[in-house]
Amino acid sequence: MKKILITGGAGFIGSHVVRRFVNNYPEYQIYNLDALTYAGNLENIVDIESAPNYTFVKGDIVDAGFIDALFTEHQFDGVLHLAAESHVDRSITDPLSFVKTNVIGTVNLLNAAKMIWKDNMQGKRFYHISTDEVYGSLGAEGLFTETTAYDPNSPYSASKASSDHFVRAYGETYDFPYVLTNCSNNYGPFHFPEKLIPLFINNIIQNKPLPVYGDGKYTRDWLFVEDHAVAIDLVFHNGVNHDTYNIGGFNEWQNIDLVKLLCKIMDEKLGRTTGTSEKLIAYVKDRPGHDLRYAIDASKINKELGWKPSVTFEQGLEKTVNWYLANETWLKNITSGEYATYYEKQYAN
Ligand SMILES: Cc1cn([C@H]2C[C@H](O)[C@@H](COP(=O)(O)OP(=O)(O)O[C@H]3O[C@H](CO)[C@@H](O)[C@H](O)[C@H]3O)O2)c(=O)[nH]c1=O
Repeated sequence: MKKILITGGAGFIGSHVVRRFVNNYPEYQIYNLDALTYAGNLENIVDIESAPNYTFVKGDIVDAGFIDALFTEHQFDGVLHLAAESHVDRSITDPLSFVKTNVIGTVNLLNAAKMIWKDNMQGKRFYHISTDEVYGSLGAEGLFTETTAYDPNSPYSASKASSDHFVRAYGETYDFPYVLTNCSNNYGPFHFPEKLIPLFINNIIQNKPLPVYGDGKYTRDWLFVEDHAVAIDLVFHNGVNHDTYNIGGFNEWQNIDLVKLLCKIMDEKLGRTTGTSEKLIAYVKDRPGHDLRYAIDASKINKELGWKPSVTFEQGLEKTVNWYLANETWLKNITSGEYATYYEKQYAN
């Protein structure tokens, strides 16, 4: 039996990956390590919590002693590393926590894996799940490829770029077995309602303003989270050692167009007159250092591993909106306490 550690498995993307691995690979023993910070939520994986091949471990990747002991005890064969501070706006107000979790946390995991694998790296794999934001910002033309130079602009993307560099450096220096992926914007069920799509769904339900940063003409490439989980599964099992793959939806949207589409869908779902939700749009102060456009060339993973998105944006948004409307308790639980305070402060001006 293979022992696999998944970090950040109570978070958004992590929960979809944990579910997929627990359900599809009964022969693996899956350990989900999560610190349960504000964005980690065991409700996200309640459906698999009693599976015989699943164990939850609460702990922080920043604590090197704890991580070393965990690896020594369980002798993991593979690691899928998704634990991260992920919200760009938070990184602007608190960069250090991003350095701690994303950089130091990643190095702690690399060291622990290197320690237990040093005598035999055969069949071992460390998979770092990263972001397209490491490449910086595109103009109106062009796509990020695996050879695009890193040019991060936010404290968040700088921390992810740094962790990517550490993973590659361990590959070069210690012949450490790794794969790496850089993915575009995900959306779908269990997405924490601080990110654009779930925040706006929540605000529309509650008739609250929809804060569009700047002129709303920023562009993102959106991918349904379950398609990302399929890609992660493929790369973990079939990706080439020491290689990088870009993952994206070939699905670019300017924020304002996406927001208007979401408003239309929500009006229909909530039985409101067309145009009701759009009235909630409020143009607000721009995000400092806001990257204009991200767009991914995902042709390498398509050619080499046969992956492409299976869910269209229309289907994915429909599924997402339906999920949030059917899970209002989840939404209420998560939007109380610390989260509410953060947003009151954020939009106070
Ligand atoms: C939260 C929020 C966002 N925005 C804008 C900023 C961006 O142009 C776009 C999407 O914002 P966010 O949902 O925060 O996502 P973004 O900054 O693109 O980053 C996401 O996508 C990245 C991948 O590209 C991930 O690595 C990040 O972890 C993830 O947070 O919408 C608004 O206009 N208003 C908002 O209230």
